[in-house]
Amino acid sequence: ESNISRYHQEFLELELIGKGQFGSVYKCVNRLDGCVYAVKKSTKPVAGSAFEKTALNEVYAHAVLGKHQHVVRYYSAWAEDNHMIIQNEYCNCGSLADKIAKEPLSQQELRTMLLHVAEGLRYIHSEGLVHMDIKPANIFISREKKVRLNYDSHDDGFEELDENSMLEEELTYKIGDLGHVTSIQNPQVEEGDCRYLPAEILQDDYTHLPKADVFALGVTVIECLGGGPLPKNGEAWHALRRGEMPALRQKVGRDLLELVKQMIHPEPAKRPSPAQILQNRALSPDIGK
Ligand SMILES: Cn1cc(CCO)c2c3c(c(-c4ccccc4Cl)cc21)C(=O)NC3=O
Repeated sequence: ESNISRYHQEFLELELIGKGQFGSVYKCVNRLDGCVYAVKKSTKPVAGSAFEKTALNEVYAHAVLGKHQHVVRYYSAWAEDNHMIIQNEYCNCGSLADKIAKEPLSQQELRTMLLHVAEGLRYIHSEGLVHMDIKPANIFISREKKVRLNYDSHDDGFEELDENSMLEEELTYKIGDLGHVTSIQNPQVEEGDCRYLPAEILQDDYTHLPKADVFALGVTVIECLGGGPLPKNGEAWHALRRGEMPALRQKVGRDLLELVKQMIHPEPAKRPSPAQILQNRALSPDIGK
C-alpha cells in the first residue's frame, strides 16, 4: 500500500476540532477543491466487532441519506493504516452544545432550531431510518449566506437592493453523527446518550422508534431552555420519563411548553411526529402578535 496516506495526500489539516472515545475530528482543506471539511479519524474497529458495525452503520446511513439541508452532508469514507476516515460537510458555527454552554437559546432561535431539526428528522424517518442519538452535541450549526429577494408587489418587480442587504446571514441547524442510525423495520439499536433516551428503549420496546428521536429532541429543547444539567439516572431521570417538566431558566410561551410536554410524553404513541411538530402553532410565525 502507498506509504503516504490518502488523508495527507488529499487534505491539509487546519486544526483539531473534536476529540472523544470515538476518535478525533479535524477541520481540513481539501487540496483539490480548496473547500473546508470536517474529517473524523477513528481507530479502525476490530473486524466483526460491534464497533465495526456502528462504523459501517454511519457510512451506510450517510450513503442512504443523500443531500438534505438539515442533515450534515457526507462526502467520502475510507480505511487506511488501521484508521477509519470519514469526510463530512464542515459546519462553521460549532455545535448546539457549544452554543447553549454560553447561554440558553432565545425563543426565536429555539423555534428555528426546532423547525430545522424536525425537518431533518422527518427526512431521516421518511427514508426508513431513525437517528437514535439526537442531542445538542450532535446538532451542528452553519452560518450560511442566503439570498433574500424582496418582491415589491406594487411596481411588480423585485425592489432594487444593494447586494449585501440581499445576503442575509442566517443560522442553519443540521443533524450530524449518524453513528447510531438504524432501520425502523429491523432495528439493531445501539443506545445513544442515556440523558436523552426514552424509557421504552431501555425496556427494548422498539415498536415506536421514530418517537424515540422525538423524545430526545424534546429533552434537547428542555436543555436549550435552561432545564439542565440533565440527569443520567435516579429519581430526576424517572421524573422526566413520567413527563414531569424541570424548572427552566428561560421563560417560554404556553404553546411551546405544551409542545415540549407532548414530545416527552411517557407513551411514545402520544408524542407528535416530526410532521406534527412542524404544523404546531408554537412554530407558526407569530403573525400579528
Ligand atoms: C466535534 N465536531 C466539531 C465540528 C464542527 C462544528 O462546527 C464537527 C463536525 C462534524 C463532526 C462529526 C461527528 C460525527 C461523525 C463525523 C464527524 Cl466529521 C464532529 C464535529 C461533522 O460531520 N461536521 C462538522 O462540522
